Amino acid sequence: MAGPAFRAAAVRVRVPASSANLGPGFDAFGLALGLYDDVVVRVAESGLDIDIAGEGADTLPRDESHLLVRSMRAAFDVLGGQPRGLEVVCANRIPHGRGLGSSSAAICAGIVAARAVATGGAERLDDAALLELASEIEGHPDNVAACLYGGFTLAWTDAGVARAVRMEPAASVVPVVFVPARPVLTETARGLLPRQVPHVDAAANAGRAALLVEALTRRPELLLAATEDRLHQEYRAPAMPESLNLVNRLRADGVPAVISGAGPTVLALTDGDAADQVEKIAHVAGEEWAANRLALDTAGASVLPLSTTGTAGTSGTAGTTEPSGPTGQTGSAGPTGTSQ
Ligand SMILES: Nc1ncnc2c1ncn2[C@@H]1O[C@H](COP(=O)(O)OP(=O)(O)O)[C@@H](O)[C@H]1O
Ligand SMILES: N[C@@H](CCOP(=O)(O)O)C(=O)O
Repeated sequence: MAGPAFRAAAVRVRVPASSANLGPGFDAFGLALGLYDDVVVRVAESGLDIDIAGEGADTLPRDESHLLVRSMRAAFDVLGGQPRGLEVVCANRIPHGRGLGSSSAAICAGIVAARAVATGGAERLDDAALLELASEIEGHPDNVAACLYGGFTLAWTDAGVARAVRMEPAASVVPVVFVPARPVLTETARGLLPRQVPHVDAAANAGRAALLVEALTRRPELLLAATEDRLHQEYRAPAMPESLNLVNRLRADGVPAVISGAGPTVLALTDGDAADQVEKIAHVAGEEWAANRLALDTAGASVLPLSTTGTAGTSGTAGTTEPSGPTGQTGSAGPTGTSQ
């Protein structure tokens, strides 16, 4: 097959933050959150030009080693050819190394943007292939599934190939995040996990993970029981003792709280009257923690009209904007269903 032609027009892609694991669903569950990175990509005559605002503006590389660019390159290889040049403008709001899926967001943004600038991109790189490629680059499928699909996702791998189903989280659930100032890289937090776990712990997690599907989609009153974990959170405590302490204090007070992804952010899932709940949670957390209420994202990665605005913030929730839905120039960019 001949390589793709490329559109001259720029494309804008918006990708949500995500919280993985949700307690018992290690490397499986993901929840898309209403906090977004935006990227505008244009195929150019030559070279690579990267502009970054917000998170990582002072630290991220501006060359081929940039994660989003590497992900675009991988997608272009699958699509059948590389463009001569690229201009990339990033507005980053998802904090890095906090357990809110920033690396997955960068990977998904790159792959979705590459598909959108290539003519016939959706046929050459379908939704299942998109998930597969994103998961391969990230190394685990939970965040990328939530980032691509939005909502509440359950991901798994079949003979090394990532698959996922998307579910609709109950609309009454409101995520509240506590984002520590200092990052813990996912690689570091994964390095703390044991190679083997007691059978009794694995069995306990299996039951709670199954319960979480019912709790998060239909019966949020079960969320406290359904978010109990024995497979990763305590093992990671040495890298994030204050976060574990907050999780334990919130849970002791009846609040379903977990370590978000590989941490150190703490995620609490409230139900019902959100304003009251957030106040209660913030009170239990104490003054040293800032409680940030987020929306649930249901759209997932989207190609948006170029006119979509939103300035990049510099902290966890600054600059948060609601997506206007998958109504971009090439239609919905991200997958909207299941990949099985
Ligand atoms: N928007 C981005 N653009 C480029 N690289 C990014 C971006 N977001 C994250 N990264 C890379 O991913 C790293 C963080 O990934 P990781 O440790 O998995 O934490 P997180 O929980 O935020 O995904 C950053 O240090 C950076 O190297
Ligand atoms: N299942 C992974 C999730 C990592 O999420 P991140 O947002 O911290 O990158 C893990 O627990 O390692």
